[in-house]
Amino acid sequence: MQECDFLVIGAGSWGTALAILLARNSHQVWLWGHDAAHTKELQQQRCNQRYLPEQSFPESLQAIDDLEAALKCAKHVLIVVPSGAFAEVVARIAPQLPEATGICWATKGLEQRTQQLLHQVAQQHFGKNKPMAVISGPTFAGEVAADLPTAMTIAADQLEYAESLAAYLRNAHCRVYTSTDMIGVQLGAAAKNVIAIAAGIADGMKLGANTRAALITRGLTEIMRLGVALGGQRETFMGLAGLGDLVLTCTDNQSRNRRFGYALAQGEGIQQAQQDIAQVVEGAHAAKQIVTLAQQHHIEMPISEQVNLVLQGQCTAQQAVHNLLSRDPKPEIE
Ligand SMILES: NC(=O)C1=CN([C@@H]2O[C@H](COP(=O)(O)OP(=O)(O)OC[C@H]3O[C@@H](n4cnc5c(N)ncnc54)[C@H](OP(=O)(O)O)[C@@H]3O)[C@@H](O)[C@H]2O)C=CC1
Ligand SMILES: O=C(CO)COP(=O)(O)O
Repeated sequence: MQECDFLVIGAGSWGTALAILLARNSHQVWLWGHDAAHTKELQQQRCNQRYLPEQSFPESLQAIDDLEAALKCAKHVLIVVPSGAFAEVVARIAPQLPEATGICWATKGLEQRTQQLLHQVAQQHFGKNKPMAVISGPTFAGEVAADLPTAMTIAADQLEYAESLAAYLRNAHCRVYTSTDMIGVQLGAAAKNVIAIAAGIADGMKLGANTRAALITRGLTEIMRLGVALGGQRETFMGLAGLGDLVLTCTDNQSRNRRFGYALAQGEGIQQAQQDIAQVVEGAHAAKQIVTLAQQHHIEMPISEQVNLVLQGQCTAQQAVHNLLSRDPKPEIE
């Protein structure tokens, strides 16, 4: 196998879009998916019919099925699987990953059993000295793959590593910022999915534009409260990986989380709504984890708490709205 710049693990919509972006930037890219039959199809059709049917693969993008061989010759590994599969993927690749290979991910979520941020999961396997980074921001896969103007953030403990990855992704359509706030960037990404479900529910109930704006603004406040308590920087939550992604997913129906909330408000059951969307809905898992984290840190997150109660079947959407509106009055800024 020849050396390649990136091995992308996860052949869903976002993994495929990032692989296409990197390959269009003339980098050598391998895309691996866990379903061997699907991977074969990708290579034969030179397109991901299941998740991103409109974009064909550039020549320098190859779908491959031999993960172990690919790990030995990739400069960077980019993980883009749902958060529920992240720990399993990291555990699988860690023993085989050469010392010099960098690792990054674009997964948005928390480790499902422990509520850890994903860099904590990665550090358990790779130690603290390995270069690691996370890609986030307001980035619908379809728009990135269509070369529509997009801005994103790459965060790494070592700014030089974030910079080196940003240079691979940047092009005339894609502006990439860097950050050293891995905690803030990851927490913002996981928590905004829960607020997007709330916005979807509110819009499904036809509660109006004022409600949506209130949910976004107060949602940001509670995300910030938890994020700062965990060690994130306040400014990060006002940036692309915070407010940017929150606004995107709360206001546009490309968001699976928003559509999921909308479907619940229309009376669909949780399982049916997930089945209809047929892609990962990260907020459906993150709600419980975020609320658990908030409780551990004694942080109030009223919107996320109500979303979690609705998802646990412990209250209806109507009761959740009532619960939020009947909270004790308080100053806006504490
Ligand atoms: N789509 C987007 O616009 C964006 C998504 N993200 C984030 O990226 C992550 C991936 O999302 P996305 O690509 O959209 O999801 P999709 O639902 O489009 O695809 C998920 C992919 O992951 C695969 N998968 C599931 N389990 C495993 C596993 N154990 N090992 C390897 N692959 C697995 C699925 O395979 P199969 O088809 O066989 O089930 C599928 O190919 C999520 O955390 C999401 O929040 C971030 C920014 C933008
Ligand atoms: O994170 C995303 C865009 O930045 C995608 O959001 P959804 O998972 O809600 O579709």
